[in-house]
Amino acid sequence: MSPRLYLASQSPRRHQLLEQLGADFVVLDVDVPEQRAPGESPHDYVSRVARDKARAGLAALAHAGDALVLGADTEVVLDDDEVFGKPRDAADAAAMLRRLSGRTHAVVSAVWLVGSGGERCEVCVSQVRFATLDEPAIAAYVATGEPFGKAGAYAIQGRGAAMVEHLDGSYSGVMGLPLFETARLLRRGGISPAG
Ligand SMILES: Cc1cn([C@H]2C[C@H](O)[C@@H](COP(=O)(O)OP(=O)(O)OP(=O)(O)O)O2)c(=O)[nH]c1=O
Repeated sequence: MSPRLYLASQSPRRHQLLEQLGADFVVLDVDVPEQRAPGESPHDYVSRVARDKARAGLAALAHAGDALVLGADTEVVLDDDEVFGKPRDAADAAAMLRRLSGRTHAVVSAVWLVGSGGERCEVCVSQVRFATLDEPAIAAYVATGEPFGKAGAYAIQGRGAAMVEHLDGSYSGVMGLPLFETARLLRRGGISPAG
């Protein structure tokens, strides 16, 4: 029998993406601070936060047994070092979109699978080229409300798709849960999501 699978995430996108793999899972509510430490690389930061979400989920289980917990984190990275998380407000969202306009940025998504028997991780990096956006376009997009709760203030799966000129990498990774890498993690953890 497969181990029980939990997803430590409140992101509706992550729930939907994990369902797409055909996995049976239970959602756990965790609250992990997302703050980059001084000198921490974007890659290490994203990976650490994803790991802490998964570990917090495992710690929240009364009887972990052979349970496995998935945790994920996604951030937008510009010029290798500037990290854009979820915007604080409309002005912050507009400022992020202005910076992304006409340029290529990276979207880094990390996934951890943790259990009492061990921990595994995958990190997926995608390159996204944005169209040039003028102020009315930025204001109109922010007014849709879509940027809120999304790293980098856009959603590739929503109206934000109109701003994405080119994607080199993983569509599901940009959306928050890289499915190829997640499926590989689950298989290695003894879970066959596709049945
Ligand atoms: C770039 C991009 C991000 N996102 C989302 C995915 C993530 O939900 C969010 C990044 O924030 P995260 O901190 O990775 O995740 P979260 O706070 O939404 O959920 P949880 O910590 O409970 O798992 O941005 C999109 O939905 N579409 C996109 O195109």
